[in-house]
Amino acid sequence: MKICVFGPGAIGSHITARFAKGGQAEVSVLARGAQLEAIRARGITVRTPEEEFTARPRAEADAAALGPQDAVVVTVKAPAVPGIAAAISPLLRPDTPVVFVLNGIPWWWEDAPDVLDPDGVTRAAVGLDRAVGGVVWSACTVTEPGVVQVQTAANRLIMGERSGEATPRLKALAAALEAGGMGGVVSPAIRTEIWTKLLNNLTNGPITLITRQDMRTTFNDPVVMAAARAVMQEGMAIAAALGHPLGPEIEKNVLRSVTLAHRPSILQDFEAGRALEFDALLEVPLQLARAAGVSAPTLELLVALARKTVGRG
Ligand SMILES: NC(=O)C1=CN([C@@H]2O[C@H](COP(=O)(O)OP(=O)(O)OC[C@H]3O[C@@H](n4cnc5c(N)ncnc54)[C@H](OP(=O)(O)O)[C@@H]3O)[C@@H](O)[C@H]2O)C=CC1
Ligand SMILES: CC(C)(CO)C(=O)C(=O)O
Repeated sequence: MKICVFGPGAIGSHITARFAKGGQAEVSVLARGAQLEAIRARGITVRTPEEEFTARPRAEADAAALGPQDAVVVTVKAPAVPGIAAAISPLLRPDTPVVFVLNGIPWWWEDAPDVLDPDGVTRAAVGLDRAVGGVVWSACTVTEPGVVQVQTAANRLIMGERSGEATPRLKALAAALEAGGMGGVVSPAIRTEIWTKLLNNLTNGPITLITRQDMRTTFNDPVVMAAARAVMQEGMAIAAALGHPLGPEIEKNVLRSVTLAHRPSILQDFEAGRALEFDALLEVPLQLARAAGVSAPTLELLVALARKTVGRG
C-alpha cells in the first residue's frame, strides 16, 4: 500500500513514522525546506514518553516524483491547504482517498464559509468524493528538523468518510497505523469527532494565545479554569445546534487535556510567526454558532481578545 504524507511537520512526521514502523505501507513524504533536508539525511525520529524510534521514509519536494498513491494524508495547517491543493493532483487516482488531518472546521464541511477554500480550489483539485475527514489525538512538536516530540502516551487518528461508510480504503489505512503503534479508528460520524476535538481547541486556543503559556501553567488557576468550563459548555451547545450532540464524558476529556505541559499548536504557530488556523478553529465555529442562533458570550470575548493579541483586530 503506497501512502504519501503531504506536509510532515509535527503531526505528519509522527503519522509517517508510525506507518513506516508498522511495515504494512510504503510510506513517503512531500516536504520542503529544513524538514525535507533533515528527513532525507537522517529520517524522522519520534520521541514519546515511552520510546524513541527512527523511520526512513522516502522524501520528495515534488509530487510528480512519487506518482499515484493508494492514499494521501495531508497534514499541512488549514491556511496552507488551498495553496497545496493543485500539487496533490499527481498523487491521485480516481479512487485515492485524501485524508485531511486538521483541527477545526475543514474545507469540505457543508456550508463552510469560503474563507476555508477560497475560489473552491481544493474542492476542484481533490473533489469531495476523495476527501476524508481526519481528527488526530496526539500532542506533538518538532523540536529540531526531523525530530518530533510526542507528549501523549496514547495517540490515535480518527478517519471518516463524509458519508459515514466504513470503507475498505479507510480500514486498510487504520490497520497500517495500528501496526505502527498508533490507534487507527474509522468513524461513522466524523463531524461529531471534529466537534469533540474542536471543543479542546476552543477551550485552550484563545486563552493560551492571550497568556502565551503552556496549558498546564495557564489553567492552573480556578478563574481561568472557570472560563474554560464556560467555553466548553458553549461549544457543546453549538455542536448540538449543528446536529452533533456531544456526551457529558467530553468534559473530563477536555479537562484532562489542559493539564498537559503542551503549547497548543495555534500558540506554537503564533510564536513562530507562522500563519494561524484562526479561521478554522475560532472564527468559523463562531460564524456557525451565530448562524444557528446560539449565544456564546465567553467564547466571543476570548476570541475577541485573542484577535487583538495576534494582531487581527
Ligand atoms: N501539533 C499538535 O500537537 C497537533 C496538531 N493538530 C493539527 O494537525 C494539523 C497539522 O499540525 P502540525 O503538524 O502541528 O503543523 P506543522 O506546522 O508542524 O506542520 C505542517 C507542515 O506542513 C509543511 N508545509 C506547509 N506547506 C507545505 C508545502 N507547500 N509543501 C510541503 N510542506 C508544506 C510545513 O512546512 P514549513 O514548516 O516549511 O511551513 C510543516 O512542516 C493542524 O490542523 C493542527 O491544528 C492536531 C492535534 C495536535
Ligand atoms: C492541544 C491539542 C493537543 C489538543 O487541543 C491540540 O490539538 C493542538 O496542539 O492543537
